[in-house]
Amino acid sequence: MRDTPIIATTGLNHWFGSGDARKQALFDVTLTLQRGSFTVLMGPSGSGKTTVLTLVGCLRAVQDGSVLLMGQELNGAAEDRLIALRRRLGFIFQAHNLHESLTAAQNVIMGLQVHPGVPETMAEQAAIHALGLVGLADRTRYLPANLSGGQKQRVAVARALVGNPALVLADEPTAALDKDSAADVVDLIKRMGRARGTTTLLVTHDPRILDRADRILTLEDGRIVKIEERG
Ligand SMILES: Nc1ncnc2c1ncn2[C@@H]1O[C@H](COP(=O)(O)OP(=O)(O)OP(=O)(O)O)[C@@H](O)[C@H]1O
Repeated sequence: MRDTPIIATTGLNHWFGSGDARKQALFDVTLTLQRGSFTVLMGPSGSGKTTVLTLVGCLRAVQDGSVLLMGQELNGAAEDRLIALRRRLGFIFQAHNLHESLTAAQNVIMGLQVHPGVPETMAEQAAIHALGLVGLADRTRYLPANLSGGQKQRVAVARALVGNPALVLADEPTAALDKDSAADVVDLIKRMGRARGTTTLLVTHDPRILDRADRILTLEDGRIVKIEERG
């Protein structure tokens, strides 16, 4: 079980639309992600990156082919199984999606809401701890409006990691950041992944991130055209 890949897709195809507008977005995507790895998924706009991420993240139903997430088949899986699996994932999106009326700590606590029954004081302690790990120990009571773009994205990283996910799925997490903040956020995701044994799959156009990847997968027109191993 230990060596079971976190993700293994085989012959994954996906279509959007219906009738004349039906269009194939993914063609025979086969990929494997080992535990603890940091993989970057790149490719031109419209090549299918977000579609792959949402399929393996149980955010979209698998239509054709196989997706094994932590050894469990997503194709045809019942909604309750998908919900249980989604609880073991952490998501980081381009727009940080923080609640503007909640403090940094309260936003991070939202990341624990998928784990019902965590006592309030424990949730608060976990959130403060996670904010400390992302270098925001002194900002726990700040509202997002009073944080910089990089700090907000760090809060989003803390929120994604607070529940100790097995897999972090990140979609363009640095798109809105300047060069230094982007490098900080990626190093942070990578470092925290290493410390916790988390697997990361990160979608990006950002060439600055590539030298930090263990592996780079390139998608073009819905097909994987290149797999580069690094390090
Ligand atoms: N909800 C949808 N309805 C119809 N077509 C869609 C939908 N989502 C994506 N597509 C199409 O599927 C293809 C892949 O889109 P996807 O968003 O996965 O690409 P991407 O590589 O993530 O692009 P970007 O880098 O611009 O975010 C594109 O042709 C897109 O137009």
